[in-house]
Amino acid sequence: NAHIICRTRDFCFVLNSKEVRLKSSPADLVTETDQQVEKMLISAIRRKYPQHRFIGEESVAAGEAVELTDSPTWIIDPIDGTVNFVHRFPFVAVSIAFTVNKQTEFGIVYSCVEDKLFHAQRGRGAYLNGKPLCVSGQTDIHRCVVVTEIGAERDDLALSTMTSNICRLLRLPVQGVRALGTAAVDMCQVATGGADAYYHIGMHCWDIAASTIIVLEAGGVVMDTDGSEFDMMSRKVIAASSSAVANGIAQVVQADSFLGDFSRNRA
Ligand SMILES: Nc1ncnc2c1ncn2[C@@H]1O[C@H](CO)[C@@H](O)[C@H]1OP(=O)(O)O
Ligand SMILES: [Mg+2]
Ligand SMILES: [Mg+2]
Repeated sequence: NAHIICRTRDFCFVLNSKEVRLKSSPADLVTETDQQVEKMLISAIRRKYPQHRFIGEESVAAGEAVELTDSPTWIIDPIDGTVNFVHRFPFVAVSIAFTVNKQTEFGIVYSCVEDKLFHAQRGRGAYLNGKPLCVSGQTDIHRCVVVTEIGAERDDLALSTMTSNICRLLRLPVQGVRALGTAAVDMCQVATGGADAYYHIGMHCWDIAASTIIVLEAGGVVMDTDGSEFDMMSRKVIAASSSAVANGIAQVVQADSFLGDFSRNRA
């Protein structure tokens, strides 16, 4: 693990290329750096573990299938927050999770500009730059700061679902709604106690695989937006400081109108 963490830090210094292209929407961007970082990570890991499998955002964009099997698998988002990266908005992360038998063994989120390294190993706690993390423990939804993401979709259905979810939360009311532009770093805020909950509809497994184990090991709760068991391939997540808060968000947030699209685009 230490080896991988060191390599992740090294790779962050190459985040400088600015050639930008569009992917699925006018707000879904990719740079040469996304692709280079993913290639470097995969080739370095593959040298050491030639049998292991990979699910990487840019490999999938290039046509590879997204299939989580029981084999040891590295789930990689080389740059989480590419729009931030392109605009120099200072929240950008590398996210790496490792699964065996579909269970996450450890996760690493490196918030490059902040120089914050979050990591967690199953059963061994969550840490920020080596210091133990603990969720806020908040149980009252009305006293929560909730983090979410605006998403990359710009069609009417996606926009009305996203904005009405935020409105319903604000009407509860909650004390604040925030969006940093990187799902991985957003979710790590719950692990630090800086935010009480996070929800996201439309993200992929590579956005949240590492931060999920970081939240769980910090004492948090992770579930589907409909209140059912979390499935990292379902493209929906609630992470919270307590079950009470997670259930409170599940009662408010609606993903129904997206579900048809999700079954087509299932990661
Ligand atoms: N289609 C999509 N819908 C929702 N979130 C997405 C998305 N595609 C990417 N994201 C992720 O959501 C956050 C921005 O809203 C980022 O973490 C971004 O990851 P990325 O920067 O790796 O593409
Ligand atoms: Mg991402
Ligand atoms: Mg990315």
